[in-house]
Amino acid sequence: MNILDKIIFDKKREVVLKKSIIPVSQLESSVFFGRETISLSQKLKTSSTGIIAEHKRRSPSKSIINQNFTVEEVAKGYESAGACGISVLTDGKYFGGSLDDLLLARASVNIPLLRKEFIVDEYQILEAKAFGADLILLIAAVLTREEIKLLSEFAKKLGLEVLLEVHNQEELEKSIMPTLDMIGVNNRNLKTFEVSLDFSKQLASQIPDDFVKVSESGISSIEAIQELKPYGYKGFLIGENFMKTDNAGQAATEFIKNLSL
Ligand SMILES: O=P(O)(O)OC[C@@H](O)[C@@H](O)c1c[nH]c2ccccc12
Repeated sequence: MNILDKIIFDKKREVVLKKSIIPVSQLESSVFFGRETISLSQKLKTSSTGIIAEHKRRSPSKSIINQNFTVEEVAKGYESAGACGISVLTDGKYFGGSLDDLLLARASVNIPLLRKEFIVDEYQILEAKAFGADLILLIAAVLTREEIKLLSEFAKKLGLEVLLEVHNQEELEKSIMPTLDMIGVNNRNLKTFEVSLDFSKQLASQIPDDFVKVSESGISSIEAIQELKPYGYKGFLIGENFMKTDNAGQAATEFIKNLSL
């Protein structure tokens, strides 16, 4: 089993367990459930920088990145840096995140929040809404076309936007459908951890113009963004480059300032 298969195996068990402990009715009674969501895709369309900054304590590829921040300080730092949105990892076992991180981020900022999770079940989308997310991620590598259709329709009904993540042409071709808002090309292969911006460059022309294009992972310089922009990318998802510093908000502030020069 590769790492992605392991994560999905564990995730499916986790969801079964959670469903037996917290009923859907409880999620639906969250104060955030009726909240009007904020559109990340609209923000990206009009932004000149397009940064989506990620809260990420650790990862299977890098182990510990940073455990010294509180999610509130990181989220506030990213917001004041001028990020268009924040990605909050909620997977516990592999990324050291939690749904409480999402909740605390929601309580701290007013910009769009992505629940960064391995979504395999509608229940997790209800959780995303209940804990204050504005959009969800769906990963084409672990879902069939039918699953992407059902999950994205379910998210849209709840007012959540959908960022679909692909890594190659086959995943892109099987996934294109009108219920997606943004298509993200992951520069990191989640099975092998190989990282290259070439993945974004190669796939760009095949993403229809109706979707906002996002380039994800392995972005650590202004030059990388300048290289990607001509390919039509409007959003840039950056985690480690900010989180590995001793002040993620400050690192994002400097990055975004240099980008707008
Ligand atoms: O830390 P980086 O290399 O800037 O990457 C951020 C983000 O793209 C990455 O964390 C990510 C992209 N897709 C994912 C799916 C699940 C977990 C994590 C991810």
